[in-house]
Amino acid sequence: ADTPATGVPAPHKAFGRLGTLTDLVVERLRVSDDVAAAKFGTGSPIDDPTREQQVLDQVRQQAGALGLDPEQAAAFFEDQITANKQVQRGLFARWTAHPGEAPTTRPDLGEIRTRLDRLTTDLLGQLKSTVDVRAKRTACTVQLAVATGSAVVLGRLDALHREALDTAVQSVCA
Ligand SMILES: O=C(O)C(=O)C[C@]1(C(=O)O)C=C[C@@H](O)C=C1
Repeated sequence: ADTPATGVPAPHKAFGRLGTLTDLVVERLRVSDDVAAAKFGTGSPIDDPTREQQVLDQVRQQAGALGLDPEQAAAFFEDQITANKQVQRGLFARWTAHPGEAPTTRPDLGEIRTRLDRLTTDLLGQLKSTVDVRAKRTACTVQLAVATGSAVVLGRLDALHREALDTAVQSVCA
């Protein structure tokens, strides 16, 4: 039940009851690097409000079908989008300052969005299966600290991705 439906095995296994959810959040942050690579130097803006609306529409629909509160699920995904843009902005700044670090191949944004859509489904499944632990404020806070702390170390997250992870998990226990 913990296996993401993406077919891509999670390379790192964050600890505790929120470990799988956190692994998926980190996976979505890593996909942000690919989004940035798809857009950098093309003139495509980081912000795409139309696409954001599509993501949130999918979230509300699937959340309702799972018996999750659609607005809470949407709030969680608004944080995922904010975190994604935080990574994109950081990478744009890095690549502008150090062109030698900029990606040399440009991934296809359409394919990346298909991956993001699959991650949406996987993340909603994890929101569903962690409802009980997330409802207990103290337990949730402890589990989230364990999960994010281990994810940072196991995934060797840099400062940019650590900060984005903080943004992305801020409503997990709310
Ligand atoms: O799909 C994109 O173009 C992205 O940049 C990804 C994403 C997201 O996190 O889903 C983030 C920012 C955009 O405003 C729209 C969506």
